[in-house]
Amino acid sequence: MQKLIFPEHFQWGTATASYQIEGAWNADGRGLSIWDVFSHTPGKVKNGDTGDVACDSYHRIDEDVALLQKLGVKVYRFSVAWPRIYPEGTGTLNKPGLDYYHRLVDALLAADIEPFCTLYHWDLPQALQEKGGWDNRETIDHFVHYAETLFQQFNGKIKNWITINEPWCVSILSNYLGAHAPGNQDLQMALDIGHHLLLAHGKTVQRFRQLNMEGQIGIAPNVSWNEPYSNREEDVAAARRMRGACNEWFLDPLFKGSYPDFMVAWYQKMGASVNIQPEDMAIIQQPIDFLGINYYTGSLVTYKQGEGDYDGEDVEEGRERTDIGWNIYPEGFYNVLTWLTEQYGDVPIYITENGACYNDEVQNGKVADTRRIAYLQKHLLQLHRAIASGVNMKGYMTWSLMDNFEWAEGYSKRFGIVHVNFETLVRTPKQSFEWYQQVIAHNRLEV
Ligand SMILES: N#[N+]C[C@@H]1[C@@H](O)[C@H](O)[C@@H](O)[C@@H]2O[C@H]12
Repeated sequence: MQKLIFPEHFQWGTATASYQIEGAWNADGRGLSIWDVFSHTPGKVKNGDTGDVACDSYHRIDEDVALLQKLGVKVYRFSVAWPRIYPEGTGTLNKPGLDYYHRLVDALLAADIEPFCTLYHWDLPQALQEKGGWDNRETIDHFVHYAETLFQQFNGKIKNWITINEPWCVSILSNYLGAHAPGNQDLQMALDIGHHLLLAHGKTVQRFRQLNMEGQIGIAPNVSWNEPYSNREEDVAAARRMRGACNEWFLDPLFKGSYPDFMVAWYQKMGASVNIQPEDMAIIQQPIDFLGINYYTGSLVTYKQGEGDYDGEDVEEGRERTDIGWNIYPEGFYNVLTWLTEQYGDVPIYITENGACYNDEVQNGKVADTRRIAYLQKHLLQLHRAIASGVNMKGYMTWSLMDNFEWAEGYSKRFGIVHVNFETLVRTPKQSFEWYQQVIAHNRLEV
């Protein structure tokens, strides 16, 4: 048995998001979000599930923080629901909503757990959506105003801020593929939304600096690792497009101040281009303190004309898949992290999400989710490899603390290391919780 030791002060954590766990969808002045509207629309979410109750974490701060304390995490990533703070997106501040987050943050700090706060994890106020949402550039300034409110309210208490979670999901998945709220299917709109998200990020970082805030700020894109099935030029190009749509499309503007030419050309072939105003790219390229990375899966890609949006097809290699159907591709974790460092330099990185969907149920009071342990072990091994090869890795937050509302999949897909019975809301730590507890306690991985 080999013991792989992680760096001293490596920050172990776990992550959730407001709409996925809080419930209390219409409590204490909370306004409607686009996910309330989307999940209440028949046919949009599996089994007609909604986030109306979710894990009821809004009413269970002490119970959930006790779980985090038992787990022994150093950091806990959560998100703030914008419609709890500004029910209309702007205008009147909703104090009860703000008070909820003060209670949560105070409980975390009392438990010696660092809050890691995501400002936007997809629950846009519906009132803003009705004015165009992220497709309307005015939403950028409403976002900065919302962020500034939280900066002023929590300065010194929250010292780790993430502006936007997964801009690819908010733009392409939600406004071109239409699978997530608000469900548009318009590529030009999706590219403009992606650009506005990056602008909102950049302007928020500028405000954070102007307010001389304590702490650090970053962004959390999802990344994918897609390699060519062969060294045929068309396979190499197809894999590059599949990676580029997720990775370079957002990372190049953030770190290089421009969109990747090969993807700009590809989208132009698809009839779309980004509407950039003169100052935009300089705003987007604001220096950040860290990069959050969400990694789940990867694939080998072969060229197939007309397949998907990038003339690329995932090759079936017979790899094991999780219960949401994703390839288990741990070496992609190492590859994407070393690629990031080669491409964008020595930026401090937190893994803000990594985990697996397995739908194991409670049997005799236990959940033997050994496949999740195997997934986490394989990925932490690759993470350790990346650290050993010089990647500036600061911490790791597994997705997720508990089973929760998995967007369009509703409650049918479980990512938690704590099982949630969605009838009774009883939380049951899984075998993976106990395994991760030992990794954290000893700051090491046994392989
Ligand atoms: N699907 N899936 C799991 C997980 C989702 O639950 C998170 O909210 C997203 O940030 C990201 O997509 C990853």
